[in-house]
Order: sequence, then structure tokens, then C-alpha cells
Amino acid sequence: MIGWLGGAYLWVLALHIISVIAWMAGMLYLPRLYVYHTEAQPGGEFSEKLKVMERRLLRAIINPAMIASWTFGLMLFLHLGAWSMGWMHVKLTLVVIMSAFHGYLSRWRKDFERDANRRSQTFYRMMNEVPTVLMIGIVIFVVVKPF
Ligand code: HEM
Repeated sequence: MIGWLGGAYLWVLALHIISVIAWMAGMLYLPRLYVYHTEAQPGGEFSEKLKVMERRLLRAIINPAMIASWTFGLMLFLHLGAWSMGWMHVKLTLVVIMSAFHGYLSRWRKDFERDANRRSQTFYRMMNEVPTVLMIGIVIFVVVKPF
């Protein structure tokens, strides 16, 4: 499989970076909406507006962008034969944690949807930092390739 993308490699890399930017934009913003949501009166106008924003952000941007990031990323992975690269193992581990965090964001959205959130604002403020830290690690491993 190594080199199978041929001249399309750079196009796939560009598509990977574009989809990763969209995924990260949503992952960085959604927990911030949850911070605001803890301040809203359940059933009130602000809360209902936040529910629509959260649902659209997750379904229209974050979910498709994650699928595209994985698809293009795995194409690059096969092209490079990246299983032999140490940095790639660390990057993939961090990306798997990012994907699991995506799953938690989705679960928490459903709690807000049902007016059933019981987590505090402090909790969401802390969770808000998780994708930032993961993203910094991923970019350092993929660009600097420390090992
Ligand atoms: C979803 C699963 C992912 C897979 C399987 C994957 C895999 C890859 C592979 C194999 C490359 C090519 C590396 C090279 O050309 O040297 C790459 C490039 C890149 N990836 Fe990912 N990636 C994923 C997600 C992410 C995420 C979440 C980020 C950022 C938060 C990211 C950021 C980058 C960047 C910035 C590059 C360009 C590096 C360069 O050309 O120097 N990737 N990725």
C-alpha cells in the first residue's frame, strides 16, 4: 500500500488538514456552549436556543468533520506506511482520546436536550481545556516528530 496515493498525496493531506480544522473548531466551541448552558433556565428561551446551536454544531460540523479527518488521515497513514513511525503511535493514541471525548460531548448534549444536565459549570470549564491540550500534543507530534 505504501505510496498508493501517488500524486494525489498532497491533495489528500490538504483535505485532511481542512477537515481537522473544522473538527477542532467544533470541539473547541461546543464545551464553551455547555458552560453557557449551565447558566440558562431549563425550558427557557436561552436554553432552547442553545439546544438548537449545540445540535446543529454537532450534527452539521463536528460529526462529518471527524469522519472526514479519520478517512483522509487513514489514507495518509497507509500511503506512508506510518505504522513503523514512533510519533504516529503517540499521535494516534491522542486522536483516539480526542474521538472518545467527542463521544462524551455527544452524550452531554443529550442530557442538555432532555433538561437533565446535573454537571456543574466548573466541570464544563475544565472539560473545555481537554481538546486544546490534545490538539497541541497532536500537532507537535505530527510536525516536530520528536521520535
Ligand atoms: C483522525 C485520525 C487521524 C489520522 C489517522 C491522522 C493521520 C495523519 C497522517 C498519516 C499524516 C501525514 C503525516 C506526514 O505527511 O508526515 C497526517 C498529517 C497531519 N495531521 Fe493527522 N491524523 C488524524 C487526525 C489529526 C488531528 C485530530 C489533527 C490535529 C488536531 C491532525 C493534524 C495533522 C497535521 C497538522 C498534519 C500535517 C503534518 C505535515 O504535513 O507536516 N491530524 N495525519
